[in-house]
Amino acid sequence: MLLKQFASKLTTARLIGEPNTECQNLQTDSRQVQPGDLFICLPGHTVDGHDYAEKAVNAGAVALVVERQLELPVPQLLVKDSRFAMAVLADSFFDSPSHKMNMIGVTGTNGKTTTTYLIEKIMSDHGQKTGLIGTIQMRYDGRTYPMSGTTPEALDLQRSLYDMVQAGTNCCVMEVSSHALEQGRVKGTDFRTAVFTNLTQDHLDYHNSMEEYRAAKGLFFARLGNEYTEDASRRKFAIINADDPSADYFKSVTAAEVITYGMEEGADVRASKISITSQGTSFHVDTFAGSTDISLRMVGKFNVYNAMAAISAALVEGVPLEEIKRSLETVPGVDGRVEAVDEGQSFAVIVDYAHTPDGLENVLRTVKEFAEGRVICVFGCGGDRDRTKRPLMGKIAAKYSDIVFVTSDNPRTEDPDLILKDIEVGLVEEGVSSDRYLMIVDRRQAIHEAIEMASPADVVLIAGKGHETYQIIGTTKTDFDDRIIAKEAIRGKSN
Ligand SMILES: CC(=O)N[C@H]1[C@@H](OP(=O)(O)OP(=O)(O)OC[C@H]2O[C@@H](n3ccc(=O)[nH]c3=O)[C@H](O)[C@@H]2O)O[C@H](CO)[C@@H](O)[C@@H]1O[C@H](C)C(=O)N[C@@H](C)C(=O)N[C@H](CCC(=O)O)C(=O)O
Ligand SMILES: Nc1ncnc2c1ncn2[C@@H]1O[C@H](COP(=O)(O)OP(=O)(O)OP(=O)(O)O)[C@@H](O)[C@H]1O
Ligand SMILES: N[C@H](CCC[C@H](N)C(=O)O)C(=O)O
Ligand SMILES: [Mg+2]
Repeated sequence: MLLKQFASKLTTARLIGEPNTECQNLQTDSRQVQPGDLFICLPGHTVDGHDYAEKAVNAGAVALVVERQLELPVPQLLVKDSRFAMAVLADSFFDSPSHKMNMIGVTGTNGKTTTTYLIEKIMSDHGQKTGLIGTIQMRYDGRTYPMSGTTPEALDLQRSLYDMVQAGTNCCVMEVSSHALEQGRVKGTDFRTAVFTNLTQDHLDYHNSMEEYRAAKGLFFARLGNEYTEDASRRKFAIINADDPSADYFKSVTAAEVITYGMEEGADVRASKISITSQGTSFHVDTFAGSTDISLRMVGKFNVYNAMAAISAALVEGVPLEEIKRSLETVPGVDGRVEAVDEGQSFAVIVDYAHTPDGLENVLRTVKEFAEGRVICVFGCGGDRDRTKRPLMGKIAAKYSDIVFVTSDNPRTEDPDLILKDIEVGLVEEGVSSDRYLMIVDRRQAIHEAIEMASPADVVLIAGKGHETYQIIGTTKTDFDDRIIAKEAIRGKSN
């Protein structure tokens, strides 16, 4: 595409230099530049892409998108907001791929990954060619790709959506994080359905307050459905958890048709008669398209919410309720979410991704419901993330567990000992005696000691890292998988 064609997409952009410069591709990272690329300079939170423009030019970039003119010998497109420009240019360059698929996005503090997996399963069983983007992986057309975060930057996202379209994908289900919404990573993506799971505390390091955090998530719904059409295939839906205190806020900001789900009276999709065992969860569901009983192989009341979100999203796609039931009933679970580690031992070991106060409370309550012996909880909190959630998680662990092992999660660049101390404040506030908790910085050692301590019928819950196969200490990422370490510990257990 020619630089002037890119310029024509941005009304106020100023083109400096040769308008007929041919740009082969778009790039935002100087380390990835190929000859012929248009390099977009993004001002980041830690570093500024403008500082890497020279490197990009040296690597072969033929033109730049900049927020301030740079003294470099290549044509430049001067814009007011290069993140916005990136979203517009990426959408255009990749030929608006989101318009060619049915896009279903899921936002919320907890349950996004689980809900996207459930929707993907239902839609693919229904005969759609599906794509999935989220925390664990991206996958489509029988291939999987690793992810470095939950929601890709606009450029990577549009490129992936384009590839999905090329592969014949017609339904894409993706997680949309609050960071992504705040940074405009999904700008230009035409969602048909936006799903809200719940809003509880997390990421206050980034969003400053719960109001800001809620407003970031609200952007997803506020941008949806402002255009009404006779064409039923272009209708927009906001699927909202009616039992969440923020439900009214999200309803109020969207122009899309609202579908509610929940356990309280009045929801469009409503679950009742919930029964939870260590093997699964069953419930009755009444919907605007019929009623049925569903038995999930996944445990926890929170998974009834995830299932209802998925049911709602599938019903608006016209999938019959009985088909939805059949799909949901075959889902064995999601990688690293309440995943049992079974080496034939006499006690249970569960690995889970709970890394927020609400997530931890939910999973611990669930575990407590079916634990016949003690609950032994091993957990930590990530470094360079919301510090205020640490004592809250300490309190929750103390409240619902018999023994707590406070350990490292991904300490990143923080001092691991200090993270543990932040958590300990909550344990002490909860009045837990010092013989009921241990502080062990080394996560491997903590897992080993917890399993060594377990007696028949106890449950060892290892929370926070779920599917992760690494640990980040400082800036070094090393192999680390709670499930593998738990297996090692079970096999090496002395009693
Ligand atoms: C706070 C935050 O969201 N930061 C994101 C942001 O970083 P940043 O703005 O500081 O960008 P940067 O990496 O410093 O660089 C700025 C620009 O310079 C460029 N650069 C940089 C270095 C270089 O040598 N050459 C170069 O060209 C970069 O490519 C980029 O274009 O933009 C980067 C590029 O997209 C992201 O990788 C980075 O995510 C960081 C790693 C991160 O940890 N993000 C987390 C908090 C996050 O977004 N999490 C959510 C999930 C949350 C949830 O599940 O609820 C997610 O969606 O993943
Ligand atoms: N609906 C829910 N409500 C509360 N907690 C939940 C819910 N669903 C899952 N959880 C808990 O939160 C953990 C993370 O679930 P999941 O990965 O589905 O959420 P997520 O929103 O994708 O998280 P992330 O923000 O890291 O991408 C689970 O391991 C479980 O403990
Ligand atoms: N999406 C979350 C994941 C947290 C997972 C936990 N293991 C950690 O590293 O803090 C985040 O980036 O805050
Ligand atoms: Mg996720």
